[in-house]
Amino acid sequence: MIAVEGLSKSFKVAKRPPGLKHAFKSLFSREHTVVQALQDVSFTIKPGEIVGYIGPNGAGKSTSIKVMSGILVPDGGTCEIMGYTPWKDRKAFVKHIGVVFGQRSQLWWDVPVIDSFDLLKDIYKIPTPLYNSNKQLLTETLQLQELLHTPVRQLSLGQRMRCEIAASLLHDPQILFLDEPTIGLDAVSKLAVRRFIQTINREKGVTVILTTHDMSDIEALADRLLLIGKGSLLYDGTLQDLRGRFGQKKTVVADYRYSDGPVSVPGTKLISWTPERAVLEVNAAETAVSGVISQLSSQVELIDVSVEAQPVDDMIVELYKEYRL
Ligand SMILES: Nc1ncnc2c1ncn2[C@@H]1O[C@H](COP(=O)(O)OP(=O)(O)OP(=O)(O)O)[C@@H](O)[C@H]1O
Repeated sequence: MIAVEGLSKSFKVAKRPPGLKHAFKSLFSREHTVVQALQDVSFTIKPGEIVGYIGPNGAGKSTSIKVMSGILVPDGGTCEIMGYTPWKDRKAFVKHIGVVFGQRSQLWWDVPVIDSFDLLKDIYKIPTPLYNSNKQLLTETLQLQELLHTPVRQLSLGQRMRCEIAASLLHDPQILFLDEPTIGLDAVSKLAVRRFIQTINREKGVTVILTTHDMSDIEALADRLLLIGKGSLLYDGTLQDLRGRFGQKKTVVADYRYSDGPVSVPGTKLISWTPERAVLEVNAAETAVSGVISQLSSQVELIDVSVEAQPVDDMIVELYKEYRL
């Protein structure tokens, strides 16, 4: 569905030292530096996938989304989406995609949300029966009833985001690009947005490309991860693969009846100890967690034991470290 090959994009940025003298000088001569936002990025995405596009700040995620949605023209490489080159066949292409930029609004600021929806109906030439059924479905599932007649500028961030997502789907696109859709949302809104993304993917087969810094978005939604760093694609794999690579570290927390000395379990690292609690780190690839627990029970009278997997955030930090990002 999406085939990106050798994509590159650079930006020429004007350089100006601070101060009035330099401001005046820059009116006549400007120095520039070149920022290589994307270099030789290649990947393919199949219909119905949910792909998490991740990377640190300034890695090139938004630039990729802008190229794939036809907003930016790359310097080199190719991008074919459903047979279109986004920046060339823009008018025909946009009918097949929906785009949400979490940090920017595509709705008209001063008019009620419903007026923006009606304008989008005209822009995308959505047939009336399809528009009405999609509007009804989106209003119900995203709980927009109370918001439709409010001007966008009066909405909270979470309310606006639900309206933005609805607006991007009114024309029934097969691909949805989401650039940080949960940024700044409270826990309830985040869950609602995630649930909705899952629903349209499952029920309508919408392919989703999602950029986010929130790893619980990735954990909840993405089948596959693409990691981009300093403009290059560095990793392409599933969260499962990543767990295989980094997620073997487990934390064992043991609560026990008062014990004088610290526990000592071979193959583990004792993170902390008190007479009633020990926290140990285990590499599950080398030491069986069940063996650790039986060792513990032979040394102390256990009351409770919990085993925690390494959080996804920690694995991503390890991945960033590995690539020196
Ligand atoms: N319009 C522009 N003009 C100049 N430089 C730009 C422009 N847009 C992006 N850049 C630069 O390109 C690089 C990639 O930016 P991009 O916005 O794609 O990163 P990102 O991965 O989305 O980052 P973040 O997570 O912070 O949103 C950055 O160094 C950025 O400063």
